[in-house]
Amino acid sequence: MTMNLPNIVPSFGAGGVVAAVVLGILLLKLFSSKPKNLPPGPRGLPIIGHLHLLGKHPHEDLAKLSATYGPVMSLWFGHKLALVVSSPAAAEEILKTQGHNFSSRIRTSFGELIVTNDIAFPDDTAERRHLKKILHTQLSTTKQIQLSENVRAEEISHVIRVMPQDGKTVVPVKTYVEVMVTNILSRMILKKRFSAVAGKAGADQGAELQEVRNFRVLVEEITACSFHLDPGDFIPIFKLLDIQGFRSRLRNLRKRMDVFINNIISEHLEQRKSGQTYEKDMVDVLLDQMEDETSRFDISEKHINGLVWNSFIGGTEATIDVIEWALSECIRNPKLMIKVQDELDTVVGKSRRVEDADIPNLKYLQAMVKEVFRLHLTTPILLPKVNKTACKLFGYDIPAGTTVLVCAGTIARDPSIWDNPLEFRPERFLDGSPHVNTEVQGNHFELLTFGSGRRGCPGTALAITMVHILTATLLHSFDWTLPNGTPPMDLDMSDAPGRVHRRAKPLNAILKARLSI
Ligand code: HEM
Repeated sequence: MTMNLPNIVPSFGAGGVVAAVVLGILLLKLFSSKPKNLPPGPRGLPIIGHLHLLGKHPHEDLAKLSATYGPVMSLWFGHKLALVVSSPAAAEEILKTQGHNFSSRIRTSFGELIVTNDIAFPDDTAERRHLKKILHTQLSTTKQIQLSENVRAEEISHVIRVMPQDGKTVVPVKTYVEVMVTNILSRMILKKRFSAVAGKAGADQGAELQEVRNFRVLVEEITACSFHLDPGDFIPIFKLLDIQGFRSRLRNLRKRMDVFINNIISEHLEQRKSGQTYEKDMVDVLLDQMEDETSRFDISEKHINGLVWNSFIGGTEATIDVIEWALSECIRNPKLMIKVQDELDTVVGKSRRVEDADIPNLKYLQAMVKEVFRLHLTTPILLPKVNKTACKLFGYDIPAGTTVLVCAGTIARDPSIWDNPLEFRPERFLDGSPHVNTEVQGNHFELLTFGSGRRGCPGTALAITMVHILTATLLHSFDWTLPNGTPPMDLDMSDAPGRVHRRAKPLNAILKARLSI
């Protein structure tokens, strides 16, 4: 979220001041009919309410406010009421107990101009749930995860072979992780490598990295826009004037996304016309439903567009970030890295790579990954939800249409739940710890890495598998140090501005091969 008051105010100009006064009067009217018996919250300003309180790291700002006003707090974003919850009990109430009511979405410029028929942005309709089921069935069931093991193994092994591992070259780690994750997802979604040159004999590795990078630039732009807090979503006149140029940026983005999807649909239609037998992918499943006149849902190319982007964005962005954080934590703490590597050497040995079947036997690795899911929770504020009808929450009256922000990041770092929460300590998930049975799949509200309930992540099982196998293989295959003799503890662990928890500076490292294969 990048909405700082100083970003908006200079854009007003003189005419804007008059408009603001008129608006202020209108909004004062609105505020005078402010609902009663709301949860506590700070005093807001006219027109913008509390928007000025959100800076570069909004999850941190909300955490500080919650420390003063409690785990159920109300704020005003423009004229829209927002409910901020930051305790496991309040999260459970929103996501589970009253989950059917709190499952709609706010209307945003992004939802309106970019994704009209997908899983993440529409309200919780039968059509949306149908699409979510398709995504889950195609990518994240136990069966699909088993069937796709060879895809992961091939893509991992391809990248591991080409990563510089001479003990002196500085390796931009994320660039390589991106190639692995993007091609794994692309093969699962579209049954083909994203990168046309990947894996080909004599392929130009630079071209391959660049090809995937170009695609990632587009994915990152989509993600940045989806998490951007547009003043127009809260203050109608801003939407009309588009003072930050956000809506025209979205229209431009839409065109670039359409080019990508239209090519995919054309390729699929040609393949279907050719009469050859081929393995069906997610796009074919949707094309089948589009052609089926008896289908319950009126599936169109817009749905293909939505689902393919949901899968690429949801499937790659957070997975890449989590792996980068996991490697960073291990590099920063060599003793911890040795523990992970010793376990890998004992369970797997040094003459083969890790396989899916090894993961259940790698207890320390699992605890380490869980600790990354906690301390480096990538979506510290879950995607905003809206309640369909007015309701009661812990004795407060919550009007219909309230925006609800579940602060999963605050909960995951709450000192009343977690001992020394800012310390990276996998042992908190091992035998003898009170958190030994805490899982991330959405049943434990103190650890909501993937959300929970109706709007929870449909790719959880696939994500967990990918993060374990990729992180394990990278740590098993190489010894890792920092460039220029930088001491491990000096690795910069700060996170980038915005609503996503991501490294501010990409991880660079020196790799040395450690296996005999
Ligand atoms: C480490 C990797 C991942 C993390 C940490 C993650 C986390 C999340 C979170 C926190 C949400 C929002 C939940 C909420 O607001 O209640 C979400 C939603 C979503 N995720 Fe993931 N995710 C990951 C991987 C994936 C994968 C692999 C896919 C698909 C291939 C995926 C697809 C989606 C979709 C489509 C939604 C929207 C769900 C809805 O609105 O109903 N994610 N994810």
